Amino acid sequence: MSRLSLGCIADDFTGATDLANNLARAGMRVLQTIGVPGAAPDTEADAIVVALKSRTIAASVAVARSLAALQWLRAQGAQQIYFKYCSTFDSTAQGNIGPVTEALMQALGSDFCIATPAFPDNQRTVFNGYLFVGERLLNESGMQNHPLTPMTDPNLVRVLQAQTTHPVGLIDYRVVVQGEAAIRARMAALRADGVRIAVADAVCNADLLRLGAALKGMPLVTAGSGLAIGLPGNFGLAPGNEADRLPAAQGLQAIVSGSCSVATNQQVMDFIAAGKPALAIDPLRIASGMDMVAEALAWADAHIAHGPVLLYSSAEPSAVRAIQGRLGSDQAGALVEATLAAIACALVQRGVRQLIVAGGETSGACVQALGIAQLRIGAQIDPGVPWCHARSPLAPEGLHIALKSGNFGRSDFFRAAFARLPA
Ligand SMILES: Nc1ncnc2c1ncn2[C@@H]1O[C@H](COP(=O)(O)OP(=O)(O)OP(=O)(O)O)[C@@H](O)[C@H]1O
Ligand SMILES: O=C(O)[C@@H](O)C(=O)CO
Repeated sequence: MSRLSLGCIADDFTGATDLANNLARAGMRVLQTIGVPGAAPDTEADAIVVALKSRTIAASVAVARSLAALQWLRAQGAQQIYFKYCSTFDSTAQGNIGPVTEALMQALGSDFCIATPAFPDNQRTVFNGYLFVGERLLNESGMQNHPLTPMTDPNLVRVLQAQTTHPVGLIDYRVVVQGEAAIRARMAALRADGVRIAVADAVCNADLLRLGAALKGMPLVTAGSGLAIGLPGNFGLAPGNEADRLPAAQGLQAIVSGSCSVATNQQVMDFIAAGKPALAIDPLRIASGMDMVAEALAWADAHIAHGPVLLYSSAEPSAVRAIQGRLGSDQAGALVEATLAAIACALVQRGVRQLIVAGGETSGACVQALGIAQLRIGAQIDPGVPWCHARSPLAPEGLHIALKSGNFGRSDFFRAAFARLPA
């Protein structure tokens, strides 16, 4: 087997398919595993993405799981490690990003790495260390209302510095635009000054290509999925589409959405406005002991034969705040995730073979409940979201599944995505 170029550790499941999608589009053969596999993979790959659900858990647990993933990836011969986090830098105050980066650096014997969530294809840009979503600063983008990881500071140097003991610096756009040599010189100067992690500006794909070239040979890179376009060239691989040709779609269609992000809320509204069948799952009714799974399935049984059904807990920020005030944010999140995962499993048992899950934590809960161990990455639906194919004990012949990041996808995503599957 040829040597693995990139070993990737993603801190959530939607983020993992996002990264795998970008690597495949940039010319790498990619394998995505759910958690750390027990054995070596049986297919050749240039990159392996290990998907963890480590974004919102205690930092010490996130570190332990990431180190286990690192150990496995190194055993597969990975030449460079890529720690993938969210393009909106989602993390709790204690972070997983700072502590996991520190731990990976230590384990790899590395004293310097960069950090950039920039993903210009999805309007995430970093300028003078400030993260923009479209034309808005991160803290004005809707991410300030995230149920689990509210992002209230757009300055990434400050956000990261609060999560790590390592000094954090900046490689600004004036350096990045000059290219590889200038970036390398800036990294050397920062390192000499004692900086250990440098936030890197990137406002366009050309910046990410320049950064990628400058990162050749570094043991560790940390980034959103955007940087993926800049790395395959370092391993002699040219852009091309290495996405798998997935089997023809069959079976029933469903969408399960636990994301309360701005884009997902719009996608839910679009689906409802188009007259498609949608059922809201109320966290307070779950908490009161109602059997929401049975209720949801009885509803789904009446509609699912005619086309895709949507089951959603997605809600506007004021409603989410009210629920969290009653239940606590962690408990509300866990209750909703468990319910949506049980619904997803029951839908697959009823014959759903084309499933969209919206939200990273929600996807983690559903994919784990479905017992999926590995995903094949197919064609992109919208930037950052590919169709995938996976086997589950509940669907041994396999099912198509798309894990949609909360803020990704056009507003008609829930209606348009199914038509993108191979017939
Ligand atoms: N109505 C609700 N009230 C409170 N919490 C909710 C509600 N609906 C969903 N949640 C919880 O909010 C969290 C949403 O996080 P999730 O990662 O699934 O979506 P996201 O952050 O938009 O997606 P991504 O991580 O891909 O950007 C989950 O833990 C979910 O259970
Ligand atoms: O980077 C992103 O925005 C996504 O891949 C993600 O991680 C959402 O959870």
